[in-house]
Order: sequence, then C-alpha cells, then structure tokens
Amino acid sequence: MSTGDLFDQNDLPEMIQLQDGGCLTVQSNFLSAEHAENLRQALHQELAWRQDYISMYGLEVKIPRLQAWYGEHDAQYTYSGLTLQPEPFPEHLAELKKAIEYFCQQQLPPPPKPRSSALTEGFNSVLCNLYRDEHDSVSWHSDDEAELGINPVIASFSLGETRLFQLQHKRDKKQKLGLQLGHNTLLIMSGTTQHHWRHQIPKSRVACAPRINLTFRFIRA
Ligand SMILES: O=C(O)CCC(=O)C(=O)O
Ligand SMILES: [Fe+2]
Repeated sequence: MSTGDLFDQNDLPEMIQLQDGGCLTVQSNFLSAEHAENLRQALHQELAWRQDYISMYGLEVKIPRLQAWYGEHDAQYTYSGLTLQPEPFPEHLAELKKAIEYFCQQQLPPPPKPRSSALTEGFNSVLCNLYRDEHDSVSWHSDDEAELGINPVIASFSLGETRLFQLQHKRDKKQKLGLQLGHNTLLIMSGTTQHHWRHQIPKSRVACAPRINLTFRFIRA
C-alpha cells in the first residue's frame, strides 16, 4: 500500500503553540475511516498486550492499562524501573510509522534552536497503550527520559474511544490545556513540550469503551 492510500486528506492539521516553545500539531481523520477501523480491530486483537508493573515505594504496582512495545533491536526503553525489550514492528505498525513520518516531514515547524531535535532518522520504536475502560489511565508525566534526547518529537495516534488528554506547565501550574483525543486522531508533540509540560490521561467518571494509543518515539542507543 502506498502512503497516499493511508491518508484522508480532507481535514487540515491544527497547530497549538504552548508557552515556552512547546508545540502541538493535531490531525483528525488521519487515516481513511475504513483503514482506521480495520487497524483498531487488528491492533486490539493481535498486539501482545501485557500487564506491566512498576515499583513504587518498594512495592510492585500494576499499571492501570495494558502495554506493548515494538521497535528496532537497539531501542530499549526504561521508565520507573521497568525496562521494555522491543519486539520487531508488525507490518501494519511499520506502515503507520511511515505515514506518520511523512506527515511530520510535511507539517512540523522547524525544531527550536540551538537545542534542536529534528526527526531526521524517523521513529525506531512505538509504545502501545490499551485503556480497557474508564478505570484505565496514565498519570502526570513527561516523555523526557534521557534516551529520547532533548526536545524529542513524539507522535501519538489514537484509535477507539475518545479520552481527555491534559497538559500542564511544570512551573506555572495554572497553565492547563485539555484535548479530546478521538478515534483516528494524530497528535504530534514537538519543540520544548516535554521539557516544560507534563501530560496525562485521567480516569473517567463516565463509562468508556477501549482506547488504543500508540506513541512513536526515537530512542538513542
Ligand atoms: O494515551 C495517550 O494519549 C498518552 C500516552 C502517553 O502519554 C505515553 O504513552 O507516554
Ligand atoms: Fe506520555
């Protein structure tokens, strides 16, 4: 399939400039409706979803969602004491990765100088999250692990249930932003977003169907 077949080019991306040089680019209807629905079903059924644990205060705690991790062999990822060993990219994720890289080349603003971090080599890993229902969540964090480098470009693609994605400035905590990330929405976080802002998917008070989120990253060896 060519990259062109994947796109639904009807909607224009929205750009949101954040305080202190963060940047969000949001593209709704990123894939054609049929492709997005097929992908949602395939990923839900076929990915190697697993329950991971993190250590908190010396205790092993279940993280409130299922995860899967794919990447090139040297793209190891560690957070909260948990090291994820990548499985090779399945075909459909490799195809999606290419489409997202193409979108980034076309649509992202130039990286901030002097601490620039452009997406020259593309992404080499993807962290997949499955939020089974309204009880699943990811708490406040930044994607700022050392292996991601300074000012990384993080591409987040959502399928399934719409969930609220919140951002908060780290220093100026009154600066908050909420985006409803719906099915087939691509969100790119770039510039200084990870340096100055944190983000979360809170638990919901209303019932939620499953949601899949894929965050494509470039991990330095
Ligand atoms: O599910 C989302 O939209 C965000 C996931 C996330 O922040 C992460 O995997 O680092
Ligand atoms: Fe994140």
